[in-house]
Amino acid sequence: MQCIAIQGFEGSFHQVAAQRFYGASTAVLTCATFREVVAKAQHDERCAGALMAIENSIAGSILPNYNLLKKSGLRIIGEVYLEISQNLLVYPGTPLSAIREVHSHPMALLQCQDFLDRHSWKLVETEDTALSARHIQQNQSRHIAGIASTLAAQLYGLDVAAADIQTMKHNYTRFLVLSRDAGAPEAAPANKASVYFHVHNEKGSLAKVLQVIAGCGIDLSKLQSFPIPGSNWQYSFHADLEFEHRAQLDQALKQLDKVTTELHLYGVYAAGLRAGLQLLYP
Ligand SMILES: O=C(O)C(=O)C[C@]1(C(=O)O)C=C[C@@H](O)C=C1
Repeated sequence: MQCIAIQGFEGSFHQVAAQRFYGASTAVLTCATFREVVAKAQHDERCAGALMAIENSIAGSILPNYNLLKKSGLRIIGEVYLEISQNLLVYPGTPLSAIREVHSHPMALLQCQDFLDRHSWKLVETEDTALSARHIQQNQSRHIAGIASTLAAQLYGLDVAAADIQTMKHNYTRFLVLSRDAGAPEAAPANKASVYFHVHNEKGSLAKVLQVIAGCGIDLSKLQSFPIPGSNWQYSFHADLEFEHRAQLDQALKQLDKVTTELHLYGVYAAGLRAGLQLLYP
């Protein structure tokens, strides 16, 4: 049976995102690290694809994942914006005063920084939110709390000691859907593309790229720069482009080829629904 590689275990946010994209009965192949997710998606015949978190509206970009994507040769075939509610979970009956340590995925800890700053708990980074919850249940730990979803609380029989503890009420993580299948048809209707490019470090070189994008009527929804290792502070860029008609993208790619020194198209796909994010900027 084909499955989808995800970072995290039963009850993780990656599992919820995979089910949102592929359907509730989707089988997942759980991986401890993002590196493993990419390796499974590349080489494991059982995997039809993979989900990988790429950015969060509070904690920001997951920069190492851009690098993994670049090296992987995988295609982006879709994306999911998932609303994330973080909760402080404890072994049943444990009072807050008993907590000494809080365990969770580093991105989850970052999302709850303001709440955690009000306490003097030791913060411990783990592979995954759900795994932290499972650990507390298995060890019946009363001095350790976890940060995870209410789904994880139910799955592992834990109490929610504090609900919705992320720094801002509206908290979204964006997941990329990845595939190794170079021949897979593009999503229809596709209205988003992701590219990677280099420009020479000289006056106006990035401005030319931006002019092409704007000139084709494309919305640049994300631009991320990265130092190129060993290049004496040259930078490469990742851009997400949103358009109405495929012809706009084709025209832009043709022109971008002339104003960049390297250009790679990661994929053309349907933009994920992110209605909730607009509430942040009414
Ligand atoms: O730990 C999990 O549950 C995950 O799925 C990982 C992850 C992440 O990588 O950002 C997913 C969504 C949340 O932003 C917190 C953690």
